[in-house]
Amino acid sequence: MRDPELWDYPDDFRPGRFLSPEEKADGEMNQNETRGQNFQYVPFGSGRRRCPGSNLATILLNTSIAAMVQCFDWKVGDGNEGKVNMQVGAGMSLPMAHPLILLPVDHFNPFASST
Ligand code: HEM
Repeated sequence: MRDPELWDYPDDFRPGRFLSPEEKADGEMNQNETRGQNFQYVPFGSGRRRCPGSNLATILLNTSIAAMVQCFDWKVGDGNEGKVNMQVGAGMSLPMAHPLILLPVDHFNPFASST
């Protein structure tokens, strides 16, 4: 996943790398291509058994994350000392070595703690 041969700036958090579905000008496949033509990134599989819910999933993910960001502030839970530890654990799916615990704080609750 973080192979510098396959990814530009592999260790940087650059969500913008997934924005454009266009092919790059030099003909290289864009890293956002999810139809299984780009073997460095196949989140929905490929071919006949490819995930039939990929379009729905993409729409739902955007909407869900937008709602979570719009409606809540997020506090990093106890045990993480207020910081997100991005250390990667063992396994193929890049699990977090220290599971992230987030506590939602409702923007609209006048009684919610502001700390
Ligand atoms: C972020 C969300 C999702 C991810 C990452 C994901 C990923 C995958 C992957 C990797 C496969 C296996 C593809 C293969 O074998 O080549 C798969 C299969 C499948 N997915 Fe998804 N999926 C997601 C959401 C959904 C949703 C929302 C639905 C339905 C509403 C769905 C329905 C299915 C079905 C029915 C299969 C089996 C297809 C088959 O075996 O022919 N998935 N998905």
